[in-house]
Amino acid sequence: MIETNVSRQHESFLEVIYSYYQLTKPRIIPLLLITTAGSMWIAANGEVNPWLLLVTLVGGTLAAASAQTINCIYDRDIDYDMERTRDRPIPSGRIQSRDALIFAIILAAISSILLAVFANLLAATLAISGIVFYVLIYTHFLKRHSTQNIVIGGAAGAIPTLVGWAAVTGTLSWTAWLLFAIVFLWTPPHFWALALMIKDDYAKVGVPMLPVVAGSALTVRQIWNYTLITVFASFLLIYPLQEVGVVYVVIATYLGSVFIYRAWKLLHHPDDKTLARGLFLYSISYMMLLCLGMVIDSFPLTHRITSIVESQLHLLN
Ligand code: HEM
Ligand SMILES: CC(C)=CCC/C(C)=C/CC/C(C)=C/COP(=O)(O)OP(=O)(O)O
Repeated sequence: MIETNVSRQHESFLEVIYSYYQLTKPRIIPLLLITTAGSMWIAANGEVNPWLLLVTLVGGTLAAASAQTINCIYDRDIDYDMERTRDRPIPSGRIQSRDALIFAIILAAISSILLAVFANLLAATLAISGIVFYVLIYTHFLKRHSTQNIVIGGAAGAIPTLVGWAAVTGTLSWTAWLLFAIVFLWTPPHFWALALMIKDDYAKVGVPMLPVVAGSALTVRQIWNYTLITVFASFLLIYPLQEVGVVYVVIATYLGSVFIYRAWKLLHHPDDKTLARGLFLYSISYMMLLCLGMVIDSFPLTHRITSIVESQLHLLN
């Protein structure tokens, strides 16, 4: 009997922990960290201090988790009405909003202290401004009121690139802003492709996502435009900024071509949900592999190998 009670208590403790974990929308965080890491590697010319990397990624995780938790509190009414989000911890009644808010404040506080003490004040300030932007500008002002909600709000999701750059250099440069721009411009194709599939859910709760208000045809045209600009922006790292080498050129060209091809197919079949789903999933692979490309490209070993290959080719000529 005592044993059963203990194991039940243990089970419910784990359930509570899992609910808090779910509040942070954890599946999105790894990609945010990958963009942070890509930025850090370019900023450090391939030689990132492992301790700084760890601190920045942990600080970034806590900041994003805090932002997502506050978003879950704010959106609890519409989350309850949408099938996709009904089981989240607050609408399903597993966590009280007050407890979630305390959790979010603790996460934000630990994140700022970590970043301010072990990285620098700029990185900490940027992380906090990411939380404020996501909660205030996206969640409060835009999400329920503008078809451009995720275009402007997308800036929050691009801030981790700035956090990474600032953590390494203590400043922001043109390259940092370009990395920010790549994630910023990538967000509309990423999200609108998904929104094409779940627009009925958003329509039901009156969230004016572009496909709900403007229809599929206009949305896919916008997806097409933003995809082209994103791929173009990814090439600016090669020229004029000259921050990356041949490995990045190959990876960015391949990934960009597939991204454009998928967006082009969707452009011609605006109501094809399979194509929309394919583009949404691909957008995630695109960003992940592009940032991985930045990391690999900036390794000193990669530089050595490419310069050996270049000198061999030179000899052959
Ligand atoms: C305003 C900007 C953005 C909006 C509105 C948005 C929205 C969404 C939504 C609604 C989902 C589906 C999640 C679910 O079913 O619970 C999703 C998935 C995802 N998003 Fe975004 N997103 C945005 C920006 C970003 C950014 C900046 C990143 C990372 C760089 C990102 C990474 C992901 C990933 C990795 C998934 C897949 C998660 C899974 O495995 O289900 N998103 N996004
Ligand atoms: C540096 C820092 C802290 C940056 C914050 C970055 C951040 C939390 C980005 C999240 C972007 C995102 C997944 C939005 C989901 O939109 P939604 O809330 O409308 O999705 P939903 O419909 O699933 O609720």
